[in-house]
Amino acid sequence: MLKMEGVSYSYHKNRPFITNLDLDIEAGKITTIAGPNGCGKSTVLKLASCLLRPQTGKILLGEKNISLMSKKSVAREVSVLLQNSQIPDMTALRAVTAARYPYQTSFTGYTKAEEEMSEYAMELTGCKEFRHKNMAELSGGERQRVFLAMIYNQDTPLILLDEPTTYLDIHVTYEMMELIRSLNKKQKKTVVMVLHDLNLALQYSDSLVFMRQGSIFEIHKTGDHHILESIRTLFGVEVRTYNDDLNSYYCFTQSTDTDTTI
Ligand SMILES: Nc1ncnc2c1ncn2[C@@H]1O[C@H](COP(=O)(O)OP(=O)(O)OP(=O)(O)O)[C@@H](O)[C@H]1O
Repeated sequence: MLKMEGVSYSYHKNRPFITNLDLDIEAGKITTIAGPNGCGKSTVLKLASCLLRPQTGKILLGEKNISLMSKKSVAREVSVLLQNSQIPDMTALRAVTAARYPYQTSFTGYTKAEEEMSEYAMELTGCKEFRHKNMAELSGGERQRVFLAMIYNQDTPLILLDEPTTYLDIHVTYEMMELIRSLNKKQKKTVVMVLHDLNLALQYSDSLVFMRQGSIFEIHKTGDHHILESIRTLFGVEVRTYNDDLNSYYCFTQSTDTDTTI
């Protein structure tokens, strides 16, 4: 579905950050990228959505090289929710409706049907009640739900989500994770997320890509027992597992090797 082949990217001249990265994202699955702060997770999502261009290597969507596609055709294939997204100066409903722009041939205003689709997307993400408020007036969690409605409305086969549960309370967090799961299961969307909450990652993903310092550290299916060892090594934490009839839960605590005496 999404393939990165020998991709390199650096923010600063002569200081390579991502070097020769290969990544193959399986279609129809939920993949989570995890890793310590600053290891390059958001950079990978920005490269995958063409917001950054690789300096070497190529990124393929199916057979197509993403760097050679027009902005609009990329937007028909990939939607992306970033951390610290720009806040559009418009109402929430207008912002969600504007997410349909990749499908417009000439701008003649949005149709009634498009507005109805937007209202439906806002209902699903629980933000319909503030649809007439300006985006700048919303709380962090309200705005995040509008951003998720925009992603829903853009209706692309590949969805990239950078920390989708930021600002969300625990109830809405699980609602949004269930919505993401249902987009994947029922509408066959391929989802790539960045999550810091490893319990959520393990609960909702098919596989985890662990990154370290601009490289892929390890890739695991979520059922793989070695995954906990990777978490211990990569993050320097202890992991304990608790099971009930349905799920396994993980408790992360500070590693006994770490000295944090102040
Ligand atoms: N626009 C930029 N200009 C210069 N350096 C940048 C820029 N964006 C990111 N970086 C640097 O690139 C590295 C990777 O950043 P990135 O945001 O991809 O990490 P991340 O793994 O998503 O981090 P976090 O978990 O903290 O969100 C960091 O060291 C960061 O400081």
